[in-house]
Amino acid sequence: MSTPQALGTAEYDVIVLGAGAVGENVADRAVQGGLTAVIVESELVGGECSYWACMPSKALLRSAQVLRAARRVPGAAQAVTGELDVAAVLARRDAFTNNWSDAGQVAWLESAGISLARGHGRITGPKEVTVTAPDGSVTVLRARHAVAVATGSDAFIPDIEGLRDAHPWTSREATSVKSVPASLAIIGGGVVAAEMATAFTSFGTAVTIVARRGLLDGMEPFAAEMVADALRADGASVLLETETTRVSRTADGFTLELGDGSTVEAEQLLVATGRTPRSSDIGLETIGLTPGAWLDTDDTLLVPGFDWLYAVGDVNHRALLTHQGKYQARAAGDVIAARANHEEVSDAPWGTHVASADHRAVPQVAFTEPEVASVGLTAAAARAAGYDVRAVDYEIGHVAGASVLADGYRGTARMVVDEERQVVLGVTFVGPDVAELLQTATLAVVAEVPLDRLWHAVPAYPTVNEIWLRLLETYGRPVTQREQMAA
Ligand SMILES: Cc1cc2nc3c(=O)[nH]c(=O)nc-3n(C[C@H](O)[C@H](O)[C@H](O)COP(=O)(O)OP(=O)(O)OC[C@H]3O[C@@H](n4cnc5c(N)ncnc54)[C@H](O)[C@@H]3O)c2cc1C
Ligand SMILES: NC(=O)c1ccc[n+]([C@@H]2O[C@H](COP(=O)([O-])OP(=O)(O)OC[C@H]3O[C@@H](n4cnc5c(N)ncnc54)[C@H](O)[C@@H]3O)[C@@H](O)[C@H]2O)c1
Repeated sequence: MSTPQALGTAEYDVIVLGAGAVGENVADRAVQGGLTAVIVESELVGGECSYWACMPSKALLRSAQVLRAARRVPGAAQAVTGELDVAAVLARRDAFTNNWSDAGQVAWLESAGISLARGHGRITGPKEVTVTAPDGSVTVLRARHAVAVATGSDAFIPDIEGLRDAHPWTSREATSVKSVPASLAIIGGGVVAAEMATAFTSFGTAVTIVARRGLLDGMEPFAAEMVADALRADGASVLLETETTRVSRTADGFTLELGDGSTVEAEQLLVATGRTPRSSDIGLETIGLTPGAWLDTDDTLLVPGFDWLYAVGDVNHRALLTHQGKYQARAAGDVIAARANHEEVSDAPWGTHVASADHRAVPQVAFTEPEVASVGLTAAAARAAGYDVRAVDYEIGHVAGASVLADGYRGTARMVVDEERQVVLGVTFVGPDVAELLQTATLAVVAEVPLDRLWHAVPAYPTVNEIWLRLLETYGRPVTQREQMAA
């Protein structure tokens, strides 16, 4: 280790460790609440989502989605006779990541009045973070009020023989790919695996998914079936309930040995088996916490046992999604300011300073073919949670708006209802272009709009939103409270 070159000190109201989308929002809200804030970043300001996750992966997926949409509509289909221009897709992805430059985000930090300390930060005591800059200089930062850990997560590499030594791709290499491989094996069956399989299949790569359980576990089962069917129809091989027992590197790429004794050969290998917290080297041991662990929090994102330590975003493992992390960040930044300013804290469920939606109302879109857009509880999760559940399904292709959108539209929607209160607990849409339907479902779940009132939210004709009308009609018109009282 190099000798520290200089030792500076600085004091701020709030120190945010990690300048991903989440850390940026914690700092921004704290500054808007009248506090001073410094953010510590060892890589690129903007974090995983901007450079190696959400944005580049969606850029890799979008062009093929547009092409598929055009091919489903006669008139347009005849106009698109060429193949996907993969080089142009990669160039568009590069533009989305600003060629992995964070200059724009640094300018935003400045405009928002947030100080930036470049370097690796470690907690070195209560309300203290020591930053080692790339040039070896050391600065000790002290916080008057709070330290917020927003260090995110890394790809988890499972303990499969030979895997680590084979140096497989993680999501970082897959999303920043410069030239596409002829064949790609993917270990894992989650959202990263499904999205990257969709993208690389569209590039002409021969993809093999090896998932030790199902595809998209945790979502409604029909979503996994439709995505697996579409991948197979596009030429991918989808092996479910299949263990990978050993991985080795060959002259041409990789060999995967599977639980049934068969093998898979591929030029490249992507491991997409979940995430591990970036908390092993941030000084947690100096304050009595366990390095490498996810950081538990209460609903104000405060770590139990501390009145100054917050954990926000992926690192707290509440919901590993950018939008949920930013939602937590707004609550955390605001509550840090409220506590510092001795203002009232609103920490009852659904209050200003809590991230209540993390528990039962998380929206997510898997940008696969077909897309999977879901919010709240699946039927199985709702039953497991003890609700009296009725699940209502409807084919989206039977809705007039969907038939206009694409010939032969195939999609399914499920609404999960709490029969006791007659409110929506969860919704899943699977089909082309369903992502933009999701916010209506999120509103219904979060606001707990009674079904008899939802009947009055009339979807415009002919849009795919008419799926709501069909789901409600299939459920049957509930008796309104007023009618119940009159009876
Ligand atoms: C391939 C892929 C696609 C995804 N797509 C989506 C999507 O479409 N939609 C969605 O909502 N979510 C998506 N996600 C999840 C999303 O990327 C994460 O939930 C999100 O990036 C978490 O943000 P964060 O700020 O908590 O962490 P990060 O974005 O990881 O930011 C943490 C920052 O902290 C810095 N840091 C860590 N330790 C230190 C330290 N000791 N000192 C200084 N700096 C430090 C890191 O360098 C990093 O910049 C995707 C994830 C993957 C892997
Ligand atoms: N569009 C989106 O919103 C989006 C896109 C990509 C990623 N993400 C988020 O990023 C996070 C990471 O995604 P992910 O797909 O890596 O994780 P995931 O948790 O969604 O899926 C992990 C997969 O790895 C498998 N797995 C776990 N341990 C394994 C082992 N030891 N051996 C073999 N297989 C194993 C699991 O069975 C599962 O199929 C998720 O939380 C996800 O929500 C979101």
